[in-house]
Amino acid sequence: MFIVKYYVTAALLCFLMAFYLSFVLFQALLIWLGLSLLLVSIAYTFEMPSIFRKSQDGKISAWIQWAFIPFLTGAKIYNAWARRHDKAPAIQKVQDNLYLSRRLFSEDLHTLNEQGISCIVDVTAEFVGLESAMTDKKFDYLNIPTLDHQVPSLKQLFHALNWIDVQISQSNAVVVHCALGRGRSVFVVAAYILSKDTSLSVEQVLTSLNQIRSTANLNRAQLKILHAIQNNKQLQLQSPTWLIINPVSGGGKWQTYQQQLLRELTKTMRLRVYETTPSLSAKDLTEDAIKQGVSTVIVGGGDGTVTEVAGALIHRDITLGIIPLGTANALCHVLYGINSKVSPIESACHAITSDNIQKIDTAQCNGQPILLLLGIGFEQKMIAHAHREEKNEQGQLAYLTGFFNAVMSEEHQEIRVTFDDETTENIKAHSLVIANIAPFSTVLAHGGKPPKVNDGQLHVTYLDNSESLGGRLLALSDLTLSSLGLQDKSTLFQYKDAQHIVIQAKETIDYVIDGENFSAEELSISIKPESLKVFSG
Ligand SMILES: Nc1ncnc2c1ncn2[C@@H]1O[C@H](COP(=O)(O)OP(=O)(O)OP(=O)(O)O)[C@@H](O)[C@H]1O
Repeated sequence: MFIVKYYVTAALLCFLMAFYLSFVLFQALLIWLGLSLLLVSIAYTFEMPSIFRKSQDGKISAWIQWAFIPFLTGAKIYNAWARRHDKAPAIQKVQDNLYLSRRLFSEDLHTLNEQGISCIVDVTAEFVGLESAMTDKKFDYLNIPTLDHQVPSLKQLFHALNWIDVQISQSNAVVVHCALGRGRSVFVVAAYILSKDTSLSVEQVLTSLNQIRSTANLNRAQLKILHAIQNNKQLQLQSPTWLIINPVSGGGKWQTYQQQLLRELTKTMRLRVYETTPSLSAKDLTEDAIKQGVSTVIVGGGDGTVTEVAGALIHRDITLGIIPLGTANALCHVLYGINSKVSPIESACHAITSDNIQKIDTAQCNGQPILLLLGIGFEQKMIAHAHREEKNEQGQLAYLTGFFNAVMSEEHQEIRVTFDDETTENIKAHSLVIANIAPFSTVLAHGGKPPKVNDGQLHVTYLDNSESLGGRLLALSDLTLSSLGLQDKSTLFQYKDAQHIVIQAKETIDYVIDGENFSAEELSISIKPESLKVFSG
């Protein structure tokens, strides 16, 4: 590329002058300048905008800024001069909710607020992002690091297009900027317009952009690439993936993670966001998604929301991605591994964007889907105790308090359980858990074989007739050893596996499925082997 020649020549000149000069301070300055220009030439030669190591929120670390000071100072002086003589205003509207701009500064905040712009796509690699986008998080921000005079890679471009698309679909106004708002940002905006209307030609789009922003002008290389991707029909956006969100799950985690999630998922997906309301359930939204013919649905919520969505997708050729936004999200611990405990959102996004798909078992109770487990006794009382307000205030502690209250109580449920239509037992159940899938931390489900995601079995762990508190505590500690894999099976809790189970009782049975409470006179539970397609880690 022509520009590399200039940088290499200038770098060599600096080294040469440093060699012939005798004053050490000048020598050091020239070597610094030469090295800086050499690094920039390497970045251009190997198309490595990542050399600036700009973070996702637009920061560039101090040591990188130091290494590039000579180059950046030159670039800043030129840009300041160009801005001063610019014929075009800084920020310009090109379509509803879509703006083009030169690099943004704090003095532009007023215009951004006035225009209602809340989303920024920064197509520079070499400059830090707008200060208030990094610190106050006032803006949704996406960086597509691209070197000056160049274009983003196809992968980066689609990330930008998907991100702009989902923001505009939510009526958010987006500004795309580079250093001067002439090349890189124009390339991205033109690609976006072309992706939304495939009947347009590159010339038509560029002419209309140029009528609005007279300085918008792609260089020959940028123009050639835009033509090539348009001619190869590479600008078509995928059909959207539905992102179904319960905004109150986990005490409102969606508000905290929304920006990060949209930034990560749009790397590979075009998204449409749908939020549940008290009158519009996750199940209703999933049924709408099915009618639209989607191939992937992502759900963000707690286990209750996940089960609602999954239930509608059983035996369908639609892949489910799960974002753990709830209080517990036990299924994610199984699907995404132990990392999901440490960094739940990152693990989920990684699993979904790496496209690793697996079929897992589900179960059903009286027509109600079960992903994880059905519980009577301890499990049910624990969940019944942890109301929305308690969970919002105490998080997982709300479950622990509920659990200990249940263990202290002497209450039990007298039930008659039939396993696979063969054996029937009368049980005074303090705790009975029928698990399809359960991580090791769900101790009450681990009386015997560890449940696996596609073993085709229901795993039943129960505590029968244990009237003393000491006996119940002893049984629980014995069960904990089995859940940790320190013994094959619990000796005090009992365990069976089966594919079909019927539970009857003289009184109404209170039970819980995946964190939601129900009651019925009789329960009929069956396994549905490999009935759900999910992204896994
Ligand atoms: N917009 C909403 N406003 C109020 N409640 C809602 C809304 N959307 C869904 N719900 C209710 O949220 C419950 C499901 O919550 P979910 O299990 O996802 O989250 P959680 O309880 O925070 O998580 P966890 O199950 O991990 O404890 C359902 O009872 C559903 O009716």
